[in-house]
Amino acid sequence: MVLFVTGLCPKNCFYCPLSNERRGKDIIFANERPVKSDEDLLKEAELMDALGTGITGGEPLLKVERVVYYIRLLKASFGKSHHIHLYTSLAPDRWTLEKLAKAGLDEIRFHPPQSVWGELRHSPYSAALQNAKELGMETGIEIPSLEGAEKVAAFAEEMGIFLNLNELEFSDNNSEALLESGFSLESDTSCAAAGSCVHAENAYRACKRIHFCSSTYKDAVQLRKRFQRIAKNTAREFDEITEDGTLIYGVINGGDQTLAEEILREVEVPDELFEVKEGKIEVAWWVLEDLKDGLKEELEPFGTKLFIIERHPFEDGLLVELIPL
Ligand SMILES: C[S@@+](CC[C@H](N)C(=O)[O-])C[C@H]1O[C@@H](n2cnc3c(N)ncnc32)[C@H](O)[C@@H]1O
Ligand code: SF4
Repeated sequence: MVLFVTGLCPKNCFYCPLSNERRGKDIIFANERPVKSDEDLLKEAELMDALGTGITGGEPLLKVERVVYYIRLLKASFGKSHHIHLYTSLAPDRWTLEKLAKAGLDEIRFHPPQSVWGELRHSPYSAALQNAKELGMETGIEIPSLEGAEKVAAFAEEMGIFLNLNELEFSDNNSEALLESGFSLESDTSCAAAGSCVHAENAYRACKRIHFCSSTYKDAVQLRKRFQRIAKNTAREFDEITEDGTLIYGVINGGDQTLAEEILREVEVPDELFEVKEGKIEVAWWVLEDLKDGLKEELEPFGTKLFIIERHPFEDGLLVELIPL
């Protein structure tokens, strides 16, 4: 699960991907679900069978007490084996790190600004990394793959910590800044910035514990896994779950809905294969395919439309495809 603990952040990275809806706002989300109470958070974790949580932001450590509270809550609810990692762009003091470690934080990933990559040894990040290690947390650096990454790799090797490099990505909010900084898109079908992976290749030579997260991996694998877990727990009897974790079902939309329901009952479609909603009936796509000719004949004069849709596995999740019948 991704736990976004605040949109506040004192840094101003040119590549910051935060949306306007989140940036600068002190709001909390568990995945895409707004968190107003502990139940919201726990419900989301249960829904996706979360094995662990990544605490992110904004800058989570602007809200240290909140972070500590959530670490304790997650560990108390899901057990010690629920792995928790935290991102920070700050270099917290030992006292703060002690509080986090004591609460049960398993792993911390530091994100120093690009301006200090060449001199990490003499920066406050050096002491923070050392302290985090001594306190028994898995400790590493996570940064976008940009010029200077190879220097960070050499430093990580020296410190005996891991380094995660993320392929630089365009998002709605940073594209202007990335273009101004001379980056361009790798291709029409990817969000990756051209040339970012070259820096990772250079860094690979300098550090043994290095991991490169490509834009494709993040989109295709991480998101897909999350969707699959959510889909498994939320799909209705008649939703088909795809390999991508999206849901497919049929819709009888608008027109005379009373007549539509009557027809389904007349031809004895089992109750568990359809759901009557406001202004539409959602139904197993294979049932709709079977019945489409008869349904169209009876219902189209009243303005009813039949289609099959594929959508992300949430209430009103993003529409992936709509096939009119
Ligand atoms: C999105 S941030 C969230 C936590 C916190 N705001 C931070 O920046 O550390 C997590 C990681 O994403 C990476 N990141 C930020 N912007 C990126 C971008 N445009 N493309 C690829 N990775 C990015 C950074 O490496 C950072 O460590
Ligand atoms: S530290 Fe993270 S949230 Fe803050 S500006 Fe940089 S990328 Fe954005």
